[in-house]
Amino acid sequence: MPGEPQVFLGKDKAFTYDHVFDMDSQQESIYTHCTESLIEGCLEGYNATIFAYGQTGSGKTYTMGTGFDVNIEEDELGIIPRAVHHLFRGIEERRRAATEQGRPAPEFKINAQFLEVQEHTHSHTHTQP
Ligand SMILES: Nc1ncnc2c1ncn2[C@@H]1O[C@H](COP(=O)(O)OP(=O)(O)OP(=O)(O)O)[C@@H](O)[C@H]1O
Repeated sequence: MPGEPQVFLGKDKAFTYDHVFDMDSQQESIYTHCTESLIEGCLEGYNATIFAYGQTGSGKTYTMGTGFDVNIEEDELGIIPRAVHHLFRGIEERRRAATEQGRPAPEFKINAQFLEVQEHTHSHTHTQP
């Protein structure tokens, strides 16, 4: 649905989200629209969770990125390396600004996890209704 954060399935099933991106969307745009403000919140002391959900091959790993993508082009970097850079850049900026203004540099403590949840498919058949 152009201009609306909505996806149509068939003629009459509409789903509305905070954001919807079209096929040609770039990693940077997804980071800017969905994630940047969460990381800015972290720098103010708030918690944030970013969760990718979808069927196999739908692009979760590509969109999230990993910490190990050392050989990919900068515009292909996913959310995780962008978030890590953003966090540490944000901390450095805040410490430098404080020092320049003669205030003590603030201390930050980061606690971050990056994990993959996998469904375990059972091979036996359930017989109960
Ligand atoms: N937006 C995209 N642009 C270009 N290539 C993409 C994009 N999204 C996914 N791909 C490619 O499609 C393939 C499947 O994507 P990916 O591995 O990220 O899916 P996944 O949801 O993590 O799958 P699984 O659940 O099996 O781990 C990969 O080769 C990936 O590089």
